Amino acid sequence: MNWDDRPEDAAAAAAAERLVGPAAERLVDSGADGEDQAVEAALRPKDLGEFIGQEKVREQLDLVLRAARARGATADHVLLSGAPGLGKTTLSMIIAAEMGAPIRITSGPAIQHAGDLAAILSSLQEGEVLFLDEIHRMSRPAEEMLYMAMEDFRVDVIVGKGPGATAIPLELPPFTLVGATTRAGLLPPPLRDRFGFTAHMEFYEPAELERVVHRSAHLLDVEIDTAGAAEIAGRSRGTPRIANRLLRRVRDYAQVKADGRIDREIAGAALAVYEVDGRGLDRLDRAVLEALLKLFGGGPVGLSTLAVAVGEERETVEEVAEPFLVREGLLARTPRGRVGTPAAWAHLGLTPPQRAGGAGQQDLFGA
Ligand SMILES: Nc1ncnc2c1ncn2[C@@H]1O[C@H](COP(=O)(O)OP(=O)(O)OP(=O)(O)O)[C@@H](O)[C@H]1O
Ligand SMILES: [Mg+2]
Repeated sequence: MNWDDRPEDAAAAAAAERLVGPAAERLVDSGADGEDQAVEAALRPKDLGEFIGQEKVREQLDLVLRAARARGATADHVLLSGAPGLGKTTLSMIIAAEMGAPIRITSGPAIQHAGDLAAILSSLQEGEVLFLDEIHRMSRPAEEMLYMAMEDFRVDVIVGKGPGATAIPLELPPFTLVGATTRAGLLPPPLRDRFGFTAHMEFYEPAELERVVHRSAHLLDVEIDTAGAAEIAGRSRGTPRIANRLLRRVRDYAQVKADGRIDREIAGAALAVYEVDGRGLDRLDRAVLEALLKLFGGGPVGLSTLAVAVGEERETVEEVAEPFLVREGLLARTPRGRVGTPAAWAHLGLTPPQRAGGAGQQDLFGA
C-alpha cells in the first residue's frame, strides 16, 4: 500500500467535514466540542493512580516509566492508539507528570513541512515530552524526519534549494515522543516500529465509567448516587468523554427540574429529554435501526437506500451511526447489504417477521 494515499483517512475527514445539522451536534459524539475542551482540563486525572480503568496499559506504562526514572533516563517513545475520548491526551500529560518533565503539544495536521517539525524538535529541552496528536496525519517529509529524530536524536536540516542544497546535521537532546492516533492501522510500519511501547486503549466497562462519573461529579460538586451514576455510565458508549458530557447535561436537568441531586430517575428523565436511550443510542442511531427494521423488514438493504430512508448522507450513516451499531451487535454489514440483528429487534421492542422459506435472516448469521 502507498502510505501517501491513506484513502480511509481521507474519506473519514471528508465525512467529518460534511457533517452539518443534527449529526454534528450529537450528545453522544465521541469527539471533543468547545464545551468539552473547556471543562476537560479540569476533569483530567493528573497521575496514573487517578487514571481509571485500562488496567493493562496502566500496569505496563507504570513499569516503563518507573524503570526510566530509576535509570535516570528519558522514557522510551510511546504510541497511544484508540478511539476518540478514551484518554490519549490525558495519558500523555500523565506521562510527562510522572517523569517530572515539561510537555510540548502539537499535532500531525499542524506540521505541514519538515521545517515545522525541525523547529519544534530543535527547541526541546532534555527529557521533554513531545505530544504529537493525530500522528497519522503528518506529512510524508515530516514523517521521515521524525524517523531519524526518534532513533538517533538527530535531524538533517536542509538549507538552500536545488543542486546547491546542503544537509546540516543537528543534534537533539534526548526526548520522549508520545504519539496518539485513532487509527493505528494507518501508521506506516517504519514509524510504528520506532515506538518502544504501544498502548492500545479499549472501550471502558460500565463499572469503570461509573467510577469516572462519580469522580467527575465530585470535582464538579454535584451530588449523585450509585444508581444515577450507573444510569449515565450505561448510556456512555464505553467512552469517558461521553460520560462526562452526559453528566453535565443531567446536572443541568437536576438543577432546573429538581433539587440538583442526581439519582436514577433524574438521570433517566434528563437523558430522555436529550433522546439518548438506555443503551446510549441517540436519535440518528435509532432512526437508522427503525428504518432498517420497520421499512425493510430487517434487511438486507443497501447503504444508499437506508441513507435515503433516514434523510441523511450515505457517509453520515456509514461513518457516524453504523460503527457504534455494529460494535453493539445491533447491525451487521453483509455482502448483500445491512441487516438488523435479533438484538436490534429486541432493543426496539419489535417482532421480526416470519419468513416463508428461502434465505431468511437466519442464514446471514449462520444460525
Ligand atoms: N481513564 C480515565 N479516567 C478518568 N477520566 C478519563 C479517563 N480517560 C479519559 N477521561 C476523561 O475523558 C475526557 C477525554 O479524554 P482525552 O481528551 O484524553 O481523550 P482522547 O483519547 O485524547 O480523545 P481524542 O482522540 O478526541 O483526542 C477527559 O476530560 C478526561 O477527563
Ligand atoms: Mg486527545
